[in-house]
Amino acid sequence: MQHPVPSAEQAQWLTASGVRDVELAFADVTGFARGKTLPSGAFIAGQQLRIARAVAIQSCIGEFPDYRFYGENDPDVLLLPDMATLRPVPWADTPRALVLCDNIDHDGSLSPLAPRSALKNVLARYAARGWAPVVAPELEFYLFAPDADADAPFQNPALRGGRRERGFDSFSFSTLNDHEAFFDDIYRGCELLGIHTDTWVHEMGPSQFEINLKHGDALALADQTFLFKTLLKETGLRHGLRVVCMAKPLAGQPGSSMHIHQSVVDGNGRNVFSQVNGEASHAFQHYIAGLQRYLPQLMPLYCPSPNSFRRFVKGLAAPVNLSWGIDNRSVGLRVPVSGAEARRVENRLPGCDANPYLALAASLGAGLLGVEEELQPTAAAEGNVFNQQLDAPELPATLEAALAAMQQGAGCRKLFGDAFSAAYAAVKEVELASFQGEISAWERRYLATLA
Ligand SMILES: NC(=O)CC[C@H](N)C(=O)O
Repeated sequence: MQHPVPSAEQAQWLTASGVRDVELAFADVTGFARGKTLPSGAFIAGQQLRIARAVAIQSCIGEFPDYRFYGENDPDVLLLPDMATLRPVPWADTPRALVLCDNIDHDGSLSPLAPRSALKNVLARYAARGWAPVVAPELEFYLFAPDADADAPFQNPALRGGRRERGFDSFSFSTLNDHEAFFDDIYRGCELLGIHTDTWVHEMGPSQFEINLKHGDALALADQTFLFKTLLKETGLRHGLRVVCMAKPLAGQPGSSMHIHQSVVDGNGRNVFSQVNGEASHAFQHYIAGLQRYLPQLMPLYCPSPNSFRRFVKGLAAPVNLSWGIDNRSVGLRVPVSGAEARRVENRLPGCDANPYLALAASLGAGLLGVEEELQPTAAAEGNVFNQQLDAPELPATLEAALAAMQQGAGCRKLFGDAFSAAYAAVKEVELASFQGEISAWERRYLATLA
């Protein structure tokens, strides 16, 4: 395989803007940016860079699962730059660039352990049918005051005039103004990184915001979402703010989602979810059925931690079922009102804590399996179904239950293969063991005096 080099125009830009280093970056399974930097000159000359294969499956506590999940001899992968993603690093003081990379195994194939590979493999399955998904992720996140004490609840940042938000201030502009300098930097960063944002709003929780990305190609949107979350955190640190993308950072307050709007176009750019007469197609029905059948088995991919499951409570606009319905926020799979060309389904289950590559891969993969297997969905839900007994499949209520469903079901292996499925489950087991080994503030508060 020919190792890619930057175009003449890119090389000239790197030199002229005094870029010293280029970060060769990729998302690990948690969604953290990892990689190595290369001096700009070496990058322009096409120098190859390798990194341990295991880095893609580093757990969120920094530990790795057993060698057998990534190779007994602890092998390397090649970091293969995707030159279309070469960008300046907005948060760097010294000019620096980044480029997103694929992890390539020694046989020249995409390493199955890397999240970008998982998404690319699902997209190849679409491409084999002459189809391509169109997606639009929406991200909610909280701004908190910087606080190093992990045992204390998060505090909202101070606002103009020494105020602090009490919450439930949704859709107001005042707090957007309070954080104007931060949001201006985010805007600038998005421009530099090629992230196309659409609407920005204040969400329901105190200092909770939502930013929607413009719809487009799934790999491009996964890259943008990954970079956007990194940009949020880095920019927050520069403004004395802590940006938190956990699914449920505050008890009693709304959680943070990563809703994913999705449709599919054919080779002529026609939405396959609609017939020529404007009615919903069979493919649309099968796609929704695929989400209903397979999302419960794929849940650890888009609800990756014990905290993810705390978000699913009634009354805070979070999904608690796998029903589908038109313009209905009491279901997990919402079909927004639209013209036939924009017919789409919004998967409301993923949390903002999800790795965007894996959340997109799982969601698009589940829908595609529904099409391939010609599954039939349940009847559309009508009205508020939060408290109704539904015929849609149940969602696992904890990470343990979701992992069991993933391991018992065939969905993850069908889509991502045995190596990824086993390695991902092993990563989650490392994290769960660490979680269960910790004594919580609740235990100290309520149990300490009883014994
Ligand atoms: N924007 C909304 O619909 C709110 C979503 C809600 N915060 C959730 O956790 O899913």
